[in-house]
Amino acid sequence: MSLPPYILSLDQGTTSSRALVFDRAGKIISVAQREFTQYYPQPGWVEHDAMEIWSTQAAVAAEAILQASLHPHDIAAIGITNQRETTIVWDRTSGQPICPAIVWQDRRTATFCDELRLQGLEPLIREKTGLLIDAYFSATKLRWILNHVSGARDKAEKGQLAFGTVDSWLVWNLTGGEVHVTDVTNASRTLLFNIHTLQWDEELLQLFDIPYSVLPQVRSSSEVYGHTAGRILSHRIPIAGIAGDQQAALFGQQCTRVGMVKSTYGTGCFMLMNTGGKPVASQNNLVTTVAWQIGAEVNYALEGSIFIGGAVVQWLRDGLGLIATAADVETLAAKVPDNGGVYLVPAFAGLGAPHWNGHARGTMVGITRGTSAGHLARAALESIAFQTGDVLRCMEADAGAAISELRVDGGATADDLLMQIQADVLGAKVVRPQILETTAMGAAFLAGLAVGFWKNRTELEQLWQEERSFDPVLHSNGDAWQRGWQRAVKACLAWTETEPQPEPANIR
Ligand SMILES: Nc1ncnc2c1ncn2[C@@H]1O[C@H](COP(=O)(O)OP(=O)(O)O)[C@@H](O)[C@H]1O
Ligand SMILES: O=P(O)(O)OC[C@H](O)CO
Repeated sequence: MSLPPYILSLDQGTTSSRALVFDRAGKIISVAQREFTQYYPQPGWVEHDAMEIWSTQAAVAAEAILQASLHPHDIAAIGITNQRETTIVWDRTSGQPICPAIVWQDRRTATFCDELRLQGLEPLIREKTGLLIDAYFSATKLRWILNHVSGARDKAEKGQLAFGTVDSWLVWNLTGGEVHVTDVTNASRTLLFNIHTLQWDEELLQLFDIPYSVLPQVRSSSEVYGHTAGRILSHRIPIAGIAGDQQAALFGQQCTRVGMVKSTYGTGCFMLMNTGGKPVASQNNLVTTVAWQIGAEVNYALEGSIFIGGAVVQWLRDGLGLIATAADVETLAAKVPDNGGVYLVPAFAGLGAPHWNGHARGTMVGITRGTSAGHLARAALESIAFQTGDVLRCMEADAGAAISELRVDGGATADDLLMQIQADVLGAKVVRPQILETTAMGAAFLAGLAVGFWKNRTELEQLWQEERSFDPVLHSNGDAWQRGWQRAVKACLAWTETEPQPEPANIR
């Protein structure tokens, strides 16, 4: 019997839930999207309502199928990709979350992370997990929940609670509470997972005080984990692919050879370089992460995580009211020939790679009476490109080779001006594919491979097509322009919420 002709990809992002239907040619047949509420209950805290994550995701899944005039039985498999690290704890019996989801951007555990660092635990944690000690990753968020939600630790010890990143939460709900799993890519973002043995690490569980009983089972990125419960999509569809959104984008961009690099410009920006079958330890404050596991083959990546990317444009729109839509930033920034000396370091949620300073906050420098809204818009776009430039330099240093080409994707790559600025900052070619939804595409590929919808990896390579590339243009005062950014970052790091800092943040 032949397989149904479509794959449904669920892309649960930081600001919206999306569902996309792909055909065998890798073409998008339909897209449905819903934004959901962001909660900022205290400075530095970011929360989501896990039930809203689920309800928006379930709604768009149904919408995407209907929009294409399909029926659930036309779907061969579901692939899931998700905002990573965001931590959800729910009651195994009622299926209800016990508190709001703590989002990856949330800094409430930054001080606890400082303490762990001061105890000298970083080398051990780094060696086992490939990560640094930072509030970004799930372990300290999960510990916070168990310690602060009334009765949580007791229930957890009795095996009554389940922990999951968003992928686990979606699978749990899609299967009607039958399956509690995650995949290696999501597990590798928790600080609890040993990326060498590919198992939860007993020593780390003890260190973070996490009972084993709350953890999901860890599986590969491409296999059948379970089926949708009939009442969810009126048909039992296999759930056959899971990957964190940045790893899914690496796969969707077909960066399948060692040394290939992509960056995704969404809420944050995340650059990943394929390092092949062995984890490579960074000497430059990047993290090592599992890129995917397909069958027995495990692939690793180096990652530079930038917490605020496209979100700086959202801030211009929602926080300052300077623009009506995100796309307007390009027109506004194009009104001025340069930044007029203005730099914006958008450390709204601390700084990620390569500084890893959870206490840093947004900083704007170089403002004069001549500064216009155009300069702010330009400084905002440049901040995305400069942060990406800093990460790329670290990656080059780790790889010991220049990176000549960067594949890009994500919402903000629709902005041609940003892409040109990016090429100029990097001095490298920026390549934009025809399908910008590479995250969703990666998850679709992983699910499709598992059920035989696509036969092999070679077939997938042919589905990636370039749309446009941006070549770097040399600026007459390019060095001073880039030095200005470094001075702005220094100013940002000099001003932190907690004094004194345990150690200079940018030389770990
Ligand atoms: N034309 C544009 N120029 C710059 N940024 C943009 C543009 N269009 C969208 N964005 C930004 O891209 C982000 C949305 O991208 P998306 O890939 O959907 O993000 P996520 O998956 O994190 O929710 C938003 O932060 C938005 O501000
Ligand atoms: O939802 P995005 O696309 O901003 O991605 C968030 C990352 O997965 C956080 O690590």
